[in-house]
Amino acid sequence: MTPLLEITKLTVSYDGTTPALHEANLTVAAGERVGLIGESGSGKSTLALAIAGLLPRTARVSGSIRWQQTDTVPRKGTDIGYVFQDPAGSLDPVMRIGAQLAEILRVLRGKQSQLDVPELLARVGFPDPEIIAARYPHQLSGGQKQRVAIACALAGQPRLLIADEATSALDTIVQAGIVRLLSRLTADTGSSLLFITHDLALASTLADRLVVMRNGRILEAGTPREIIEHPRHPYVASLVASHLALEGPTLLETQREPAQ
Ligand SMILES: Nc1ncnc2c1ncn2[C@@H]1O[C@H](COP(=O)(O)OP(=O)(O)OP(=O)(O)O)[C@@H](O)[C@H]1O
Repeated sequence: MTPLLEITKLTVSYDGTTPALHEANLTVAAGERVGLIGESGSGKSTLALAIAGLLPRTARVSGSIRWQQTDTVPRKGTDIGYVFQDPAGSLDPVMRIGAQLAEILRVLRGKQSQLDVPELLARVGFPDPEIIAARYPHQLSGGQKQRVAIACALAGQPRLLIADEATSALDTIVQAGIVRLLSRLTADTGSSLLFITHDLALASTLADRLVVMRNGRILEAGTPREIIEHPRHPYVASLVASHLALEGPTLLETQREPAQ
């Protein structure tokens, strides 16, 4: 498989001393869906922000990030689309949805986007794009806002979509709908997905490969089946055991189904 993103010994420190990310190695293949899991503070967002070039300027970074087998830095928008946990934070409260998307497309147009606003909204599952385009963010539900945030991230037709706890604030049914959407979109466009969550069961439903982090380090990586059935690291084994206790057969079922 062709590597899209190759991260080698990536270390990030916010305060110049303690690393929030310690010598992380990770490769994401073209079209691959990677689930990045770990407890709060384990360094998941730090890794994702480093990939997207969104770390604060004061952060100290060492190691390398290769994009499409070159030393070029991936560009946010056209190479990488980023969906945050709180969609309201990425939407302008006083601008209609259609106008916001049109503005993003206008900025990106010089750089290849062939999509238009209704098409983008239809792509993220809105049957009546014109109605949604005319609304303000506060007139949408949490799940609808997150779909719009995904549409914003897709506007530049990125090769990698990063969803950082993008479903954590949503209820289970809406969450499942967003996961199905991300799964379908990445399959349709052939783009890769980095899906960040602390929910092992959720990540197992859509990822080709799971990467488990703790205390700023990548502990283990493997297919959902490998991680769930044969965890090597004791922490990963305890994570699986606690999810199995909660989820029972669901977790075992989810990793038997190929990602839709
Ligand atoms: N801007 C920042 N300045 C200083 N420290 C930070 C900053 N962002 C994160 N950290 C610290 O870096 C460590 C890793 O945080 P990070 O947000 O990457 O974890 P996470 O796994 O994404 O957690 P969560 O699931 O809660 O979002 C934590 O100790 C956190 O306090």
